Amino acid sequence: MSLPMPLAAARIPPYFLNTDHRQRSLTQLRSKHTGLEQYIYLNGLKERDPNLFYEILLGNMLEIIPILYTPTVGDACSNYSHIWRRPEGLYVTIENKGHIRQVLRSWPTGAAARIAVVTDGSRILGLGDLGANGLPIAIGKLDLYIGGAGIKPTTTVPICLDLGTNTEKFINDPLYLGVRRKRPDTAEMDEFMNEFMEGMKEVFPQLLVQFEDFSTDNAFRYLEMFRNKYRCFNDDIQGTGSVVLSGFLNAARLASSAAGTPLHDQRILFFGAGSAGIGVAKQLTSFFTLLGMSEEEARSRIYTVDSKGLITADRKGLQEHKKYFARTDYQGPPLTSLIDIIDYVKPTALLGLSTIHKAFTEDVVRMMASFNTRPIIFPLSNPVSLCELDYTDAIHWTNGSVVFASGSPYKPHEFEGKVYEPGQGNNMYIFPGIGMGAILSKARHVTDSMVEQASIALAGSLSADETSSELIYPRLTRIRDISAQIALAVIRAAQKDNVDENSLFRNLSDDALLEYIKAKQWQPTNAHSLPRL
Ligand SMILES: NC(=O)C1=CN([C@@H]2O[C@H](COP(=O)(O)OP(=O)(O)OC[C@H]3O[C@@H](n4cnc5c(N)ncnc54)[C@H](OP(=O)(O)O)[C@@H]3O)[C@@H](O)[C@H]2O)C=CC1
Ligand SMILES: CC(=O)C(=O)O
Ligand SMILES: [Mg+2]
Repeated sequence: MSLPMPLAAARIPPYFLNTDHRQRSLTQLRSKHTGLEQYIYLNGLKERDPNLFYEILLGNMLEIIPILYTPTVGDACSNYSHIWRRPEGLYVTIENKGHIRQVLRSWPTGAAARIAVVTDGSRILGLGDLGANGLPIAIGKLDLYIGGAGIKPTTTVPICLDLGTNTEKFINDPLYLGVRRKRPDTAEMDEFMNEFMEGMKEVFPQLLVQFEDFSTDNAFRYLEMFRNKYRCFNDDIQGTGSVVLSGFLNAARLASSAAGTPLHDQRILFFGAGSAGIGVAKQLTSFFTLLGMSEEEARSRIYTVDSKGLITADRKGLQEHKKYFARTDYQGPPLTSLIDIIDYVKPTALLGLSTIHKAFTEDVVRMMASFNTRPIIFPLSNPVSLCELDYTDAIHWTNGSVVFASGSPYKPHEFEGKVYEPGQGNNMYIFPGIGMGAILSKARHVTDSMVEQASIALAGSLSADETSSELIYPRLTRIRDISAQIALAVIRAAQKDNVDENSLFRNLSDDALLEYIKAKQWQPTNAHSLPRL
């Protein structure tokens, strides 16, 4: 019921418009006792007053991003069927097969859409198969596109593909919001995915698709099936590869200035050889070949470990994605303990993408520090509850010599009178800029060099202050500027690869193009919505 204006106005408190809405909302947010309550509050605020929500996000990145994104988004996903309030994304279910286009056409902003984050909920962060509860990860990533790169909110589409779940407890939960069935076999899923991607291209012709948190085999398979056919990329393979390469380059610079180990002498041990671990390993080796190493030399720098130990080529039944980095030079009984593997490899860098909480024990960390002046240790699994190593332990066990980046945020830590700042090696630094660059250049595909150039731009974006503070990633508060620089590098790479369809940019200087990108970044207005009457 809508009231005549004077009566309606009488229901708004008289001084409402003269008060500080940001301060009120932040006070309300901070009064919540758990991260999940804060998540629910912020999503309610986004519904009531999107401008205010994004103003608060932009003004308080360090406080808000860990709520909308990792680690708290992990709780939101795990509990989504229980905390659900209102529709906030698009569900395409296995039962829609045969008429997926009609479902896609129901999205309110239609052809205006520019970026979709699509998950099938089968591997949400390190939390496993959450089925239809996976939607908040797509929403959180899109909030980072909006906050981090300035993508217009109305052009974003969060999508959860509900193909069922193999997690019994959800199927038995009366509140579970998804289809109650087991996941389909490969043939049925491929049919579904082919119809879905064709439908997306038809209904949203200008859309970029970001695949997110698909289980490993499907993540690799759909990337290969679709990358040359549609405008798409896989965040866990390519975004993570790109962001970790950046951090690694800056970390290796710090470590080599202390110990003199040149880049081509690095030995990198991956603990975890799934979509993220192998994605990062491929990005590193591809970069090494740019430096002039042969493919064989580059590959020889990498060691991978899975749940069975060091991956060697003689192991029976090795999954396809593990074969490329399987070692052919190790002779001996299988190496299964991380300590034994480190003792054998003597890595300069240890990267965790395993989902195993605290896998980097005191012995492991001390051993890394025993033969590296500055050991590079990146425990990258998300959320924090699955991270391989806490920051405080890393500092104490290495007497502060560690070069550290984790997937989820840690606070700075004071040790023996010095304040140490951790890095956050998370693809959130990369995908907003890749998305902005791909959208603005109207790239037909996301090429390897677009991803690689994004990484190099991020690595080179440290300010003088960040460099002198020995950071390996820029401070999150600068993410809009950083995303614009990444977008510029992505557009130039798209031009070199001839996949850009917006030829206007070819005549612009880098400075002019950077200005153009910044001018395109959406800003919240301060015209706040009146309370709904
Ligand atoms: N920081 C960031 O930006 C990102 C972080 N991630 C995080 O990385 C983690 C892994 O993701 P993803 O690669 O997609 O997941 P996968 O499930 O594909 O891979 C996990 C890998 O860890 C291995 N593993 C499991 N248990 C052990 C163990 N006990 N010892 C050694 N290895 C083990 C698995 O071995 P096996 O193959 O034998 O099962 C597998 O190779 C997640 O927590 C995710 O949140 C992901 C993307 C980006
Ligand atoms: C960060 C991310 O994409 C993941 O943990 O899956
Ligand atoms: Mg992910």
